[in-house]
Amino acid sequence: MTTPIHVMSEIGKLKTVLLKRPGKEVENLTPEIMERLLFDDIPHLSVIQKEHDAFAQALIDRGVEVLYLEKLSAEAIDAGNYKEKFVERILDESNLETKPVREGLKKYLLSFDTQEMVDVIMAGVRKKDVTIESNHLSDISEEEVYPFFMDPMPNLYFTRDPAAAMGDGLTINHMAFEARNRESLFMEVIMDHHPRFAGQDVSVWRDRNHTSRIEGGDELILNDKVLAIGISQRTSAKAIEDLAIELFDNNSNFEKVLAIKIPNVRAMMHLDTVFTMVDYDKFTIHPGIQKNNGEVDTYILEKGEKPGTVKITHRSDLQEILREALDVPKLTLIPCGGGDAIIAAREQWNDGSNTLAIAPGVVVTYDRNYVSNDLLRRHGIEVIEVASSELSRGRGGPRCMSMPLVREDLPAR
Ligand SMILES: NC(=O)NCCC[C@H](N)C(=O)O
Repeated sequence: MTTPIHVMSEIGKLKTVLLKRPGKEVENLTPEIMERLLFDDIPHLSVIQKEHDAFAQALIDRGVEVLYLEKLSAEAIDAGNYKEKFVERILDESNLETKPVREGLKKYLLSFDTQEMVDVIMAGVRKKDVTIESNHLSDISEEEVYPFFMDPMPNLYFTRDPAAAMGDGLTINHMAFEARNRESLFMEVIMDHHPRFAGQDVSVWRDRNHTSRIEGGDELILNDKVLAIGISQRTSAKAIEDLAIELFDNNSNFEKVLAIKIPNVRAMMHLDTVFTMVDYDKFTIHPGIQKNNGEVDTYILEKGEKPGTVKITHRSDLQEILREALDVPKLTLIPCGGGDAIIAAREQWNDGSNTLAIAPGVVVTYDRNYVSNDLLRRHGIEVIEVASSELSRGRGGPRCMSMPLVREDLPAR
């Protein structure tokens, strides 16, 4: 039996992946809260579910085992007899103002069976649904001001970000924005209590109990020795250095971290929104991260002389850095939208650079990015397109919507 988590590359044949089917949480968005909850529009629920089911089916058709976050969470909570404790923990992180509200919510959540409870927590809890036993005006009068006691978590279908598989372990992430921070609690409970993972020697390289931020969209496994991690709106330089030290000092297989600096803007929130690996020697790239001569600031982190330290080298010739790291004769960067200023900006906004490799040279992409998709094909890549009218409204693509748990190792070349 292979280990429950095993990811030594971005492109090895995908065996098992974790998804989250969009649920009621995306319908609990309103114009007032959507920006804070990191959405630009309100998806049409039945259509986004249909598109997501087709995405899952495309993976299943290629022999991938698809697991669902919501189902594993409920199974883990039951297996660990952790229901009440889980409720306590999620309430601790939900900014509740008073004890009566907390007590009312606890009673409400525990009245559901475990799967329903998980779905309700993910969808968000409306004030009108909970009975609060209190005589304080502030507890019972807020309905008009703000409708939720617990915010919806519409970004959960981007399973890539709250945790990231890395070798035979993972990082469980402290997220950049409060809107997403509770998401990684589900991964923690799965790792601690789900029989598929608990007690199976899964290394948690970095847990969520940190103040510095890191998100899986920035964490790329180039091969079994080298990681690329974005210094971005979502991932701080400090978190990358701390993680590198954990990996180097704890006998992981990784020897080098390329910290790649990308602009701190929403359109390019994670490294994988501008850069993904599609084959042994090919990447997509959004030209917006390159300086005029194609340069990108990159810091190479390696084990330092003393434990707890790293050696850092600064370079900016990204193409050559990658070629050397992957030990290939030639490395190709395929520009999103063919590099045309308008097409690149439009297709990158709709995640044209965000491909999910399911084998070397085989990727899943959004159908709407037809210019980038054609270009990938012209570079010999097999492109499996999925419908994306509603999925793309959350500003994430196929890589963002999937957390690989097991990939086959690449054959020695
Ligand atoms: N890896 C990714 O780029 N994930 C997409 C996350 C989109 C989500 N609306 C967010 O802003 O966090």
